[in-house]
Amino acid sequence: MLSSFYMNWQHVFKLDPDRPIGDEALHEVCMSGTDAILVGGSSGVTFDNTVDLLSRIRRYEVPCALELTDPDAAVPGFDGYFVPMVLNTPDSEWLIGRQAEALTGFGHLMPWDLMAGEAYLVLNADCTAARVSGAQADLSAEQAVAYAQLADRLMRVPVLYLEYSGAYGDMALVRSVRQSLQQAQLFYGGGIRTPEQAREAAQAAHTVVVGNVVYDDLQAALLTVPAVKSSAKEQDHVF
Ligand SMILES: CC(C)=CCC/C(C)=C/CC/C(C)=C/CC/C(C)=C/CC/C(C)=C/CC/C(C)=C/CC/C(C)=C/COP(=O)(O)OP(=O)(O)O
Ligand SMILES: O=P(O)(O)OC[C@@H](O)CO
Ligand SMILES: [Mg+2]
Repeated sequence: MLSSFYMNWQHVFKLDPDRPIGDEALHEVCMSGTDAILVGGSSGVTFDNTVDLLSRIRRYEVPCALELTDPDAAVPGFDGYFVPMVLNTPDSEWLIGRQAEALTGFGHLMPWDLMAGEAYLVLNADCTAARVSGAQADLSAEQAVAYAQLADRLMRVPVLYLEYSGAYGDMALVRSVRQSLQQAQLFYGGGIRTPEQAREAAQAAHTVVVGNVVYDDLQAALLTVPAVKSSAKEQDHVF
């Protein structure tokens, strides 16, 4: 039985092992009321910087998951693991090739009950994930919905991730994608810097991921937590 450790996450902070964060800032992030810390980055992630960040986060009770982007940085001891797969790339290396290569001969080591696949639609052409994977980011809402339906209904992915890293996304597109899903959990990430954006994203997706603003403006980052949580409460009243 595969676990769904991420199922109740409404708000998540994504921390990059390749970016320095001081003890005080990390304390505030971990005590913020966020549902989880997601450790991951598109470049410069190593075994050592991942172990270092995990051990510092482990001073706190907040759940902590790792987004695997390099097999050499597969550190044991996280509460859960995500394996990203980019749907909208013409290069199957980033859809499934590198993941299969990483597993070849090592699949018996995988903590399968703690793993979840993350189907990415990378929608900001300027972000690192788009550059790395060669994603075709200029999708219309109709095209995004088509990818989402295939991933949700035919591939039955547990998580669909709309990735706008560094830029605030098209919330009408995000809402359309959410409405098209039958079983996948929708993660939204990208460019959230204000409580208003966080609230709007929480109304559009199931899980809101906040990353870069932690490093640029910690106080603004912290305000996204109550914004997402209050928006989720309002929706509970509606449904
Ligand atoms: C403990 C354990 C798990 C042991 C098992 C050992 C074992 C068998 C390990 C292998 C695990 C495995 C299957 C690894 C696969 C790794 C891999 C090659 C995955 C492919 C990742 C991928 C598709 C990368 C493309 C880019 C992408 C979608 C990245 C996602 C993360 C992301 C977007 C981070 C944000 O990036 P950031 O750096 O912040 O970028 P900005 O500049 O935009 O801010
Ligand atoms: O860093 P930002 O732009 O907040 O995006 C969050 C996350 O989706 C990055 O993978
Ligand atoms: Mg980043």
